[in-house]
Amino acid sequence: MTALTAAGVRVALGGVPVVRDVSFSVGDGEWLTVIGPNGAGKSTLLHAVAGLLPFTGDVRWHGDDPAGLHRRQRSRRVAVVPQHPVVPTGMSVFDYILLGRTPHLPFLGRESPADLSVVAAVCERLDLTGLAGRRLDTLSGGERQRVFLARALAQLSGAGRALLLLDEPTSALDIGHQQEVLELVDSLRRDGGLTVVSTMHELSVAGEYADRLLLLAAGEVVAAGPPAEVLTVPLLTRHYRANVMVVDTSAGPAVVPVRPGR
Ligand SMILES: Nc1ncnc2c1ncn2[C@@H]1O[C@H](COP(=O)(O)OP(=O)(O)OP(=O)(O)O)[C@@H](O)[C@H]1O
Repeated sequence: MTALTAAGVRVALGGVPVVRDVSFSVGDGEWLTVIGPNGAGKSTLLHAVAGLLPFTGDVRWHGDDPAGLHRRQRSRRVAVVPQHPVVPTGMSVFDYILLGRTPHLPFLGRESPADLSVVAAVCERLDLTGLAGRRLDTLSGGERQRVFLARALAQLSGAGRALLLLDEPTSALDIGHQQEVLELVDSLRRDGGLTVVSTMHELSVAGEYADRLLLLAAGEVVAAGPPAEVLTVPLLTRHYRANVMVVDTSAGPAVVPVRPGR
């Protein structure tokens, strides 16, 4: 089954077209990563398909029009980790992650022991147990980024088929935590009914984890397909204006920046 379909999606911000007629689909359990240079429209596209921005065109989540779903239903089916979430001052890490359980609580009800267990388990998996009592606004950038993902995973835990939309989820993480987070997301989508759409600037890593890449430039899809078809010198040179070489490795194509003239 198709988990996400976008057909002819257009978004204008401040009267300027930012996403232009973008169409793609993502299969159940698939991982699609949107790449492209700064300002290409990646975050805007992600927010539009999440139903967080007005757009024209058609978006379906497992065949349903999100506009026809109640807010709680939407939050049980799609979680978004934005690039720069608003950080509430004074809130503990545990309480912030617990907010992810809100769509699962009965009307005017409190969190159950099961909700608290979900949060504890997510903290454990993301190496956050030792930070659970800390105030969120005292964490480092990378620690916070893991907390934002943890909240999204708590939100989708037990939700069945769900979409996880990640905007630059590992931009602040060291290489060890980057691997830990991406492996966790990968394992959840392999055995947890999760479908993943992310944006990413680290092209080799993007290609290693995604089944398919969508290359966006100036709001339009200019290439789409398996990493080996998109991470090519001609496409990257043209759309990033970068001097690169692409090396075939056992982990897939590795994109290496090369100083011009060398
Ligand atoms: N409110 C706004 N009004 C006008 N233009 C906007 C507004 N918000 C974003 N833009 C523009 O829309 C374009 C796409 O922005 P977006 O954040 O989607 O790009 P991106 O591909 O995610 O970039 P990056 O890789 O730098 O994060 C940019 O040129 C940006 O300046």
